[in-house]
Amino acid sequence: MRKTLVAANWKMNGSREFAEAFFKALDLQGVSGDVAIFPPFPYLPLAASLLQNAGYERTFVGAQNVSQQAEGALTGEVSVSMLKDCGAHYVIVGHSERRSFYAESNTLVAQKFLAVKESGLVPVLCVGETLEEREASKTLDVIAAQLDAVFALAGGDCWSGAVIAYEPVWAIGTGKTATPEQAQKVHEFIRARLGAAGPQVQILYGGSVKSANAASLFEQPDIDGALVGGASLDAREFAEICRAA
Ligand SMILES: O=C[C@H](O)COP(=O)(O)O
Repeated sequence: MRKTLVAANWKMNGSREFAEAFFKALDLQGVSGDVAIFPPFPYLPLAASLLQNAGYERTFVGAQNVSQQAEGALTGEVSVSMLKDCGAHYVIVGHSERRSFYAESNTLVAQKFLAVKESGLVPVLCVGETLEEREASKTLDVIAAQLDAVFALAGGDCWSGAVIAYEPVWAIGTGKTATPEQAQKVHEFIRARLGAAGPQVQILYGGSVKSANAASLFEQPDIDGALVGGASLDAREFAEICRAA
């Protein structure tokens, strides 16, 4: 049986003061699955240390992005080894905000995925369609292309030990969640596409998840947790979502 994972993606929000208050308020009693917090880069070491001090088992920090390169003259970039140094366990690659605002292509996302995998950290690969693509009945084609680009580069056993997050772009930060049935249909498709590793891979749903809708999403057989944006900035609300998993 797969463990659940609920992940907090703070995006470009927070401060030192926010992080300290968040971890002080975060009560994970009664949570049985894995939990991960993805703060902005500068707060990773602080988050790692505050989480360690809290003493919960199976709690991790992760980064929201990474360079596909190992080192060099790449102003503003951050490598996987730096993330490891800072205590990261997971790294998000291919979030739709990176794909759309920073023009990250399927190929670049695949290179980042491979860099994370080779470093021993765990990639959280985000996939998902825009509203236009959904309305044109292209959802599954878009997701297949996003997955296939990674497989084409990383090949072989690339999915084992990785996490996938299905995030319909039209549901991110909009308050419009995919229905549990809509999400399940895509998760089932993704799992089948992962081949032999599929049954073991955690597939998260992301897009306006909150405590009020988390349980109905988590009841679906192929939804193994959530990648939470806005609602993860409230420690109590986030802990409620974790408890629902
Ligand atoms: O990474 C998280 C997703 O983009 C979802 O964000 P949201 O919960 O604010 O819709």
